[in-house]
Amino acid sequence: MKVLVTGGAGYIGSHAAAMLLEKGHQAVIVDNILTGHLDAVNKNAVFYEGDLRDAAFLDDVFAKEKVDAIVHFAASSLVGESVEDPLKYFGNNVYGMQVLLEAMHKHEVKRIVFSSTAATYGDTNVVPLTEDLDTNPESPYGESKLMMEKMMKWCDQAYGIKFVSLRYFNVGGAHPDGQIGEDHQPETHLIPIILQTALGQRDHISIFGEDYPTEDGTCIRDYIHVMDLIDAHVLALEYLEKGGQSDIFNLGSSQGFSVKEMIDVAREVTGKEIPAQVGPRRAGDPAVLIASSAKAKDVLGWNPTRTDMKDIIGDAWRWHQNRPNGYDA
Ligand SMILES: NC(=O)c1ccc[n+]([C@@H]2O[C@H](COP(=O)([O-])OP(=O)(O)OC[C@H]3O[C@@H](n4cnc5c(N)ncnc54)[C@H](O)[C@@H]3O)[C@@H](O)[C@H]2O)c1
Ligand SMILES: O=c1ccn([C@@H]2O[C@H](COP(=O)(O)OP(=O)(O)O[C@H]3O[C@H](CO)[C@H](O)[C@H](O)[C@H]3O)[C@@H](O)[C@H]2O)c(=O)[nH]1
Repeated sequence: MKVLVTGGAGYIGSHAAAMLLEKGHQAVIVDNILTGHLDAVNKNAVFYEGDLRDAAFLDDVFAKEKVDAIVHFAASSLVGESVEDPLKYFGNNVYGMQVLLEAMHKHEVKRIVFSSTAATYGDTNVVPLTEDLDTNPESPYGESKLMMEKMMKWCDQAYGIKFVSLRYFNVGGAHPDGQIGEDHQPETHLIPIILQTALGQRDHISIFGEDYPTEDGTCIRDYIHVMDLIDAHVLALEYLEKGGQSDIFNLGSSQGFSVKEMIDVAREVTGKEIPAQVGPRRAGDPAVLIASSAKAKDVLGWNPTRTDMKDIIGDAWRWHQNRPNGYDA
C-alpha cells in the first residue's frame, strides 16, 4: 500500500511511518513541523513540508502521489491549551479534516485511519470504557476529535469514504532502536517528564493530586506502547482494504497504573532516585481511565504484546538517553 501519513514528523506519526516502511509499504508524509521535527522524518519516506489546511498544496500532493489510504495524525493535541484557545483546535483539527476529506473525495481515496482519543468520553466513572458509551468531551480538544469522527461518518454515508477511528488512551514508549521517540515542547506527558527528572533535567516531578478515590490517591491511566498502537493502525488499514465497514475502536492495554506506580517502575528501570513532590490537582483530570480494547482484538485481530510497564518505560528511557535534549539539540 502507498499510505499518506499526515503528522509523520510527530511522535506517533514518525513511528507509523517507520513501521509501514518496515512492513514493505510506501509512506508519504505531510507535516508543517508545527510540533514535529525534521529529524523525525523517515529518510525512506517521501516528504512534503506544508500545512494540511492549504487546499492547493494538499491537492498537489494527492495528484502527484495517488495514495491508497490515509493515516491521519496531524492535529493540535494539548487538552489545557484547547480550553484556553478553542478556536485554534477547531481551526487546525476540524478545518484540517475538512480540507483532507475534500481532497480524498476529489481524488477518490476511500480509506482513512484516524487518531482519536479517550478524551472524547469525558469524565465518567465507568471502568473499563467501551466504545458504545456516551461521549461528553470535557475539552475543545476532545470535542474537536469527536467532530472529526462525525465528519467522517457523514462522508462515508455520502461519498463512501470508509474510516477507522482509533481512540487512544495514554501512549508511551518509543521505537526499540532508540532513534525516534517523544519530544514535545512544552512536554506535558507523564512518562517523558518522569524520565527528564531521571536525567536530572528537572529537580523533581510534581504529582498532580493524591486525594483521588484510588488506592494510593493518584490518578490511574491505561498506558499503551506506541509500537502496539501502530500495529493496530496497520491492521486497520488491512481491515479497510478487505472491505471492512467504518468503525470506532479503543486502543489501550486494559490495565491501570497510578502516577505513583509509574514513578516506582521508572525508578526500577532507570536505577535513578527520581524525586517526586505532591502538588495540587490539574484541572480536568479524571480519576481513572481504563480502556476495554476487546473490540479491537475481536474485529481487527489486534494483540498488544508490549504491555509490561517496564518495556514501555524502558524503550522510552533508551530514546531519552540517546537524545537527552530531543531532536533539535
Ligand atoms: N500522545 C498521546 O498520548 C495521544 C493520545 C490520544 C490521541 N493522540 C493523537 O495522536 C495524534 C499524534 O499525536 P502526537 O503525540 O504524535 O502529536 P505530535 O504533536 O507529536 O504530532 C502531530 C504532528 O502533526 C503536525 N501537524 C499539526 N498540525 C498540522 C497541520 N495543520 N498540517 C500539517 N501538519 C500538522 C505537527 O507538526 C506534528 O508533527 C494527534 O492527532 C493526537 O491528537 C495522541
Ligand atoms: O507532571 C505530571 C504530568 C502528568 N501527571 C499525571 O499523570 C497522568 C497522565 O497525564 P498525561 O498528561 O501524561 O496524560 P493525560 O491522561 O492527561 O492525557 C492523555 O490522554 C488523554 C485522554 O484522556 C488525551 O488523549 C491526551 O492527548 C493524552 O495525552 C495524569 O493523571 C496527570 O495528572 C502528573 O501527575 N504530573
